Order: sequence, then structure tokens, then C-alpha cells
Amino acid sequence: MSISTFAVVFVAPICLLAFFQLTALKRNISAAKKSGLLYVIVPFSIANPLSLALGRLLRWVPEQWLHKVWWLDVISSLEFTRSWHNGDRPFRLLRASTFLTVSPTELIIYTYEPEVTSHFLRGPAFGKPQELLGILNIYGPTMTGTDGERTRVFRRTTAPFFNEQTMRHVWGQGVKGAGVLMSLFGPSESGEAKNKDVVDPSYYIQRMRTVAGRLTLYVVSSVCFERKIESDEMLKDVLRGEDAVPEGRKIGFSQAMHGVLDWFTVIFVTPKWLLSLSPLTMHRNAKRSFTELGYYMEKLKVERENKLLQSGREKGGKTSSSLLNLLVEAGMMSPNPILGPEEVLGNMFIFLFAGHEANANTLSFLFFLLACNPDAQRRTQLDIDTNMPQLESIKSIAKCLSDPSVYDAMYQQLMESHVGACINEALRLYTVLPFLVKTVPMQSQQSQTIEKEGHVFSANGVSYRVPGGTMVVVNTTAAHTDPEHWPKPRPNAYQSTHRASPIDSFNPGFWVSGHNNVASGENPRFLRPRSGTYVPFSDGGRGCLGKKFALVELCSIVTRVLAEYSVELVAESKEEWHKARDCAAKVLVEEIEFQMSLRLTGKVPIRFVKRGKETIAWE
Ligand code: HEM
Repeated sequence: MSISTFAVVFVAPICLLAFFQLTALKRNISAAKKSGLLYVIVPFSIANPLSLALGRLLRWVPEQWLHKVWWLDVISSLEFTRSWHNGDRPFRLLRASTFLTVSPTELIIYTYEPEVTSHFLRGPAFGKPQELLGILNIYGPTMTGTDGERTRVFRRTTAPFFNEQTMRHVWGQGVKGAGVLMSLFGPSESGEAKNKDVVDPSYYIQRMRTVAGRLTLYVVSSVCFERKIESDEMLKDVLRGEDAVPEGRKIGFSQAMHGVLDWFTVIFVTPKWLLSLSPLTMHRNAKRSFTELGYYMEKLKVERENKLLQSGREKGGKTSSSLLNLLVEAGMMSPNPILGPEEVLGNMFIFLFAGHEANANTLSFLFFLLACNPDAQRRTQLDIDTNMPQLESIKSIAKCLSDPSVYDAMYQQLMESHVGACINEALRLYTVLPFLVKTVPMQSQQSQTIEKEGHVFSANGVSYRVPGGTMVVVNTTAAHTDPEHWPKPRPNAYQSTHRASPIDSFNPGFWVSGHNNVASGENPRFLRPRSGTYVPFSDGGRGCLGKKFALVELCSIVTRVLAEYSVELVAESKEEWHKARDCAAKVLVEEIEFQMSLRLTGKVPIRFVKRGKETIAWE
């Protein structure tokens, strides 16, 4: 190849690309200057895989070297999958609670400031960036992975399901599932080990996250999709991770769902034909889980279509409140179905996924926090006793709690006691979505002017202006730990030596006392956080559709468990306990990863014992 051919084939395209990138960067820098915000130049957009690779690379650079190069330090603190670990670090480095990053492809606002957070989460004009959230559309378009009119159709179709009748059902299933879980993993009356094949002889659970995932998948699949589990014995199999595999199938429903989540990135980035041909076990497992879950969802859909056809519902009869019915009916409306077949499947998947994954993570974090803070746990148990005086005998707990009318009578009270406070604290400290992403539209709905004029917002009385297309990243971890609104880590009797572990910041007492709310009908002393300071479920029109579902489920499970049991770290003496707590404090910081949501990847062994039979008597 001659030099001139080489130049034309290789050098010219690179020069052209560099020219376009520099021109775009110059344009974006000019917009950043006009915005009035502090800005920092970065080489790639966060949506670009190169940005993730760079962030990972910088993690290997020793901290003391990184601190010497300020710009690299800032870039490393922006790696979005590490938002929970980095918390307010980028804001501290830049000494600003809202700032911009500028790359050749886009401008991104980073913020944890309450006013700015509320503005972008609540404002109906701000959508979700498809290039990031489209990852969820593996079975078809989903509510979370789309934007605009289609999302509104998905929300309108499914919103009627989230009513009080459904919440009673959630309560009942939560109580039932937790009761069966305890009969499986909790101690027997004599305190002897149970199910030696799944738990250690001293009956501790190594991976609470896995067990919690089975429980929450059971709740969501039975409440939303009417999945029938005939007996307590079958439910025990499901909770052990051994649910029945129908003839002709390779794995059961739960295993398929958990497999899809474990291999999500592989499924998303690899073409399906390559997954089938690949000799790698990882690829084969991913493909098998994907195909099997697709089969189970399609089967649910087809069976429901047949049932609805038989009952003549698709002809515009009375709308049923079951989520499965709502989705399937919307796909059958004649002559113009509201949802296409892929949209039905896509949204079945998103509810199965969103409806169990975040709950499982929050539930397991909550049990770890309680095991590490026995004083808070005892206080919570006392509140359950006070709120539920009818629990006079242990034997009546299951019967009493599973009565759906208990939900009507007790849910609100429990959520305004230490039970709700513990749930809120777990969601504050282990926010399963540590960052929320929004976009400024290119044009406003009313006028066509946004791109030209820019979008104006204010913070602390100062106005800023950003162009249409700007992305917004709300750092929920920084918002939830801002010392201006939240207590600093509290020294307590069991203080660990490990610094900055959320287990030392766990402070349910902060929620229950000393606040003065004026709203009527609410406990005036229970904390109602200031807008924009607490957003575990996001906020506004694109906030979590299942927020109440999640809270009712968590409340029912925690109440059912703590009414009868205590959760503890595995230790036989106070000395061992302090060591176990230090170990937990470390694992609960260092072995946390963001994989579609924040989860523990390491092991923190815990066990459930009958109340009054705790191994260590704390004064
Ligand atoms: C502790 C439990 C949960 C947490 C912390 C949580 C949090 C969130 C957050 C932060 C979002 C917004 C995501 C974004 O802006 O990208 C969201 C969206 C969503 N959540 Fe949840 N969620 C939980 C449980 C549930 C449950 C139980 C369901 C359903 C049964 C559910 C269904 C949804 C759906 C459908 C969306 C998409 C809404 C939209 O895009 O318009 N979530 N959730």
C-alpha cells in the first residue's frame, strides 16, 4: 500500500472524526459557558462504554496518585456504576452541589441539590434517555425503557392495578411468604437445625439476598400475575430455589428469572444467535435463562388470552384489576389493540423485574442493618407489640397478621412507627438506584423554542440556562446523606472501627421524633422529608409506579418476621459479635455492586432466632 493510499484509507477518516469531535466539543463548551454553571470537560459521555472502561481503569490507579491529578480524580468519581460508592465525592472535589460535564457528544448536569432535584424529577417535560434505559427492552418495549406517548399509554394501562384491593393482597402474600420462609430457615421450637441441606447446622443464612429474591419474586408473581403455588410445601421449594420444572422445560420459572438478571448485560449486548453458538458456559446459561423466561411469560399471556376469549372480555367488557388481565386485555382490544404483542411481553417482564429486584435488595439490606443494630431492632419489635396488641400469643401471629383487614387497620400506623422508620432508613442508606437520569427535551410541548432559547432553572435564587438535549443525573446517595438534611453517622454502643459504613449511620430514631408536621391526619412527629432530599422511588410523573406496593410488601414481611423472631449476626459471645459486626461493616461497603440495582455480592451470615431466645443479651 502506498503512503498516499494509506493516508486516504486510515489517516483521513481519523482526522475527519477528530475534527468533528473537536467542533462538537467547542460548541458544547460554548453552551456550558452560557449556562452559568460550573463545568468540567470529560472525554466521553457516560452512556459511552469507553467511559465505563476509563472509570474501571482509573480504579486501579492508587488513590494518592489520583489525588495529584485533579481532573482524573474528578473523572474517576463520575463512573456512574460507582455512584453509591462515590456519593458526594465529585461534588466535594468541584465544591458545587450542581455542575455540568461537557463531552463532544453532550452536556450532563450532575446534582444533589433539593431544588434542582425536584425541578427535574417532578417536571412533566423531562423524559428518560433512551440510549441508557433502552437496555431494559430485551423482550419488547417497556414502560421504563421508552419515553413520550408510548410510556404514557403503558402507565395509563397498568395504573388502575395499584389500588387498595391490590395492597391488601400484597399484605396477605407478604405475611404468608415470610411465615413460610421462617418455617424453613428459622429455628424449630427446640432450637434445632432445620433443612440441613440448605442451611448450616447452626441454621444461618449465608446469602440473604438470594433468599429475599425468591420471596419477593413469589409475592410479585402471585399478586400481579396470579401465579398459583398450591401448597406451603411447594412454596418452601420455591423459597429453597427448587421450584418445579415442567415437562419439556430446562429450568423452573424462578431460576429463569434470576438467571436473566444475573446475565443481563450478556443478554443485552450479545446477539441471540451468537449466544446459541458460543461454547462459553456464561453464554449458554444466559441464552437458556432468556429463552425459558420468554417461554413462561408467553405461556402466561396465551393462557390468559384464551381465558379472556372464553369469557368475552376482549369485546370491551368490565375491566379486571389483575395486572396480567390489564396487559393482556390491552393487547386484545379489537379492532385496534392498545398494546402490541411485544409490548405486552416487555411490560410483563418489567413488572416481574422491577417488582422483585429492588424489594429483595432493600429487604436484605434491612435485615443486615437490624442484625448490626440490635438496639434499633428491639425498639422496632416493641413498636410492633404496641401497635398490634392482639398479638398476645405467638401462635396467633400468622393467623392474625394474614387477615387483610389488618392492612386497613395497621399499615399506616406501622409505617409511622419504628417499622416504617427502619424501612425508610434502609432505602435512604442503600438506595437501590443510586442515580436517576432525565433529559431536557429538545422542544417544549407548548412552543418550539427550547433548543434555541435553552431551558431555564434556578437554584438558591440564581438562574441557569441549558440547551435542549442536556442530560440530568441526580445522585440519590449524595442527596440521602447530605449533612444539611440528614444526621451524621451516630456513635453508638456497638460502633464498628470501619469508617463510613452505612451500618453506623442507620438511625431510625431520626424519623420518629421531634418533627412538626402540619398536615392533618398524619402523625405530626414522623419525618416528612423536604422535597428533593429523599427520592428512593424517584418523584413526579415518571416516579416508581410500584412505590406503595413495595412499602406494603416490606412492611408486611418485616412485621411478620420481627413479631416472632429476631435477626442476628452469627456469633456466640459479645466478643465474637463485635468481630462479626466489623466484618459485616466492611463487606457492606466493599462488596456492594450496582448490577441493574444496588446489591450485596459478598456474604454476611445472619440467622433468625425466636424472640426471647437471642444468643446475646443486650442491656
Ligand atoms: C424497594 C422497592 C423499589 C424501589 C426502591 C423502586 C424504585 C424505583 C425508581 C427509583 C424508579 C424510577 C427509575 C428511573 O427513573 O429510571 C422506579 C420505576 C418503576 N418501578 Fe419501582 N421501585 C421499587 C419497587 C417496585 C415495585 C414493587 C414495582 C411493581 C410492582 C415497581 C415498578 C416500577 C415501574 C413499572 C417503574 C417504571 C416507571 C416509569 O418508567 O414510568 N417498583 N422504581
